[in-house]
Amino acid sequence: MTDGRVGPVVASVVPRFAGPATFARLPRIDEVSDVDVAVTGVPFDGGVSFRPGARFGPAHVRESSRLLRPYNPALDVAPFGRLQVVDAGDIAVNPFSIDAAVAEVEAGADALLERAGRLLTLGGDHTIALPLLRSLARRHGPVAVVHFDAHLDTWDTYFGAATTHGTPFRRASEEGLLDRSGCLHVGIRGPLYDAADLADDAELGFQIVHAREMEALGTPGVVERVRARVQDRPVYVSVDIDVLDPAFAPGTGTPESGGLLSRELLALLRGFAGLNLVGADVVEVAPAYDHAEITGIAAAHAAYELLSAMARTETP
Ligand SMILES: N=C(N)NCCCC(=O)O
Ligand SMILES: [Zn+2]
Ligand SMILES: [Zn+2]
Repeated sequence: MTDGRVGPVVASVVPRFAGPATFARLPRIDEVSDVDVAVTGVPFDGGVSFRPGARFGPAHVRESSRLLRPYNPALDVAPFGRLQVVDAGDIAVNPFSIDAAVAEVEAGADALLERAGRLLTLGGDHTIALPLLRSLARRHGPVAVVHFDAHLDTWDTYFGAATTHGTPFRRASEEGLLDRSGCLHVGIRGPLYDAADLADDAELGFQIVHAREMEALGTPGVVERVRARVQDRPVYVSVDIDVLDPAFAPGTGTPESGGLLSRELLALLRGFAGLNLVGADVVEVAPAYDHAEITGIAAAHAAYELLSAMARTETP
């Protein structure tokens, strides 16, 4: 307990490897009355274009989060002491219908936002960002999206399907869910279908920090680019774990060589403290391709830094 908040199970009393794996061993939503941030899972991978398996992502990230500790020295913040963070379990969605699943995610997010100020969602494939943005935009109006990914995810259709993990941000932009003057991608790399992909993407409201720019800009330079772009807009941060190099995140469905180090991703997320963070996700963890929880641990730490940035409201 810190200021009446219920924190994680104390690791010196109950060993980390014992008991159920809620995210960071936090309490379940039904165990507390006031909730600041709900961590929820969406075990859905019906929108993938290549390797399946992200439906098992939420359970894997929770299992990989057992070793997280309550104090974050890099931001000088104890996120679970400043905010009541809970594990809200999974939003159960239809595995046979993308449209039904997307509607269920939106309704599930709406229901959780009745109780929690903010959601941090564990995916699931990237399709789920669309219904999450629908739910958020209803509350906040169009949001600035900071999108970490190897991929643009602003493509139009796959096999005639408009709602897939390669298309959520095109749909969101078309629907007016995004503030087109405040969005950007970080970590983009790899071959595209056509040069026009980039022109379309810019038209939809995105600037790009390419993976190949990381070294020259450095993490402080990228944080500066992001902060200058989003300013004081409501910000949604979407982390596709394939933004990391496959060396740091092998367990994902569409891996691309030449990605970010986990150290870079965590530093960037920390740099968002003080922004108006209204929600976030960590998606595309596919445990069947993971080894030794490498990807799960990276995703758990990304989620922890996002929660820390939400908790530390002052600019670092
Ligand atoms: N959102 C992720 N992870 N991948 C999108 C890849 C789309 C494609 O197959 O071209
Ligand atoms: Zn993606
Ligand atoms: Zn991706």
